Amino acid sequence: MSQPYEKVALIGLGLIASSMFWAMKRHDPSVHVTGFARSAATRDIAREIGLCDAVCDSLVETVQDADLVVLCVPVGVMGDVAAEIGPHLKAGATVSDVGSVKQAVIDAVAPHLPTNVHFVPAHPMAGTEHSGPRSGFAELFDNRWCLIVPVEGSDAQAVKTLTDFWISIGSNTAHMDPEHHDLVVAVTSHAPHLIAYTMVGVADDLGRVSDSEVINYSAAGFRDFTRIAASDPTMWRDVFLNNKEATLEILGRFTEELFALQRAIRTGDGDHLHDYFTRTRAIRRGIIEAGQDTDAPNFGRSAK
Ligand SMILES: NC(=O)c1ccc[n+]([C@@H]2O[C@H](COP(=O)([O-])OP(=O)(O)OC[C@H]3O[C@@H](n4cnc5c(N)ncnc54)[C@H](O)[C@@H]3O)[C@@H](O)[C@H]2O)c1
Ligand SMILES: O=C(O)C(=O)C[C@]1(C(=O)O)C=C[C@@H](O)C=C1
Repeated sequence: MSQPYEKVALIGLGLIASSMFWAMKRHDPSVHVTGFARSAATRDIAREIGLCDAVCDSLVETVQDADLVVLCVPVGVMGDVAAEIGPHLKAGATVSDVGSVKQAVIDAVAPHLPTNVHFVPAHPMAGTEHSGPRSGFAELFDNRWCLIVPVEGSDAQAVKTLTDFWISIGSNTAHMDPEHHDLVVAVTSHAPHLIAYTMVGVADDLGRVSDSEVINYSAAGFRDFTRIAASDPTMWRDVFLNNKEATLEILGRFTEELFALQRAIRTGDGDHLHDYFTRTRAIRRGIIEAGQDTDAPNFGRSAK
């Protein structure tokens, strides 16, 4: 499927922007993509590896002709970037973002955009623990969800065109309001990341188990935690500071359940543990039946 914008600007040339670039080119080489990153070193790497048709040295040059401008920077700097590009956007252009948090990004970005451009936030539910311009790949979004989060008064055609764009680069799409989005991802992404960071921190702190034992004897469970806990510190600092309320709500519930399980272990309440694990096993089976398990041998064959 050819993608619906002729000229796309990507701001912040890391994992998500570089994957978007390769995915766009895979599906429609005619699209013209400009790119900007804050550091000259990142821009040099982008030029060296052919990431973007033109890597620009200023934000203004990057965005001025674009039909779609996508903010692919950490959540905490989205507002600063929007303030810089706001006066230089083409009339009728769409501004979007890929931030992992939506309400805080909307609050930070929307005030800086002129009334003659459309703002349609989005969040691809796809990523890896890697970051930077070399980490992207064209298949990242294949069969993964991209959540489109229109703001109040979003133009219906602009929302549809951005939805078509994400479908054109491999995603499934769903629409959600910002508050609900932030709660859903607190459960499915943000709290799990914090738990992984904590567990790896605990292993690191535990003097009686050596680092080499942790490295050598990590079976699947802890290995997955270490992969997640290797994710970019700036990105995740910004996620937690900007999705405070929902993350704290989920962590509060998590702590209560953890205490109940701790108590069951201490008191030898095997029924509690067995019932709990039976319930959680059903969730995993639901994910597999829905075709959402990327580790499963048949992943990628689910219907769009
Ligand atoms: N990594 C994931 O798994 C994932 C998944 C979905 C969404 N996201 C979201 O996508 C966004 C980008 O994440 P990523 O994983 O691509 O990060 P990344 O670290 O790979 O890339 C971010 C890029 O932004 C640049 N940057 C930082 N501040 C800037 C500024 N002020 N102006 C211009 N460029 C700036 C950095 O130099 C870097 O090139 C974040 O908002 C993140 O929440 C990440
Ligand atoms: O696959 C991973 O490594 C990810 O952490 C990706 C992941 C997630 O938690 O699922 C991380 C942050 C996002 O905003 C979306 C996706």
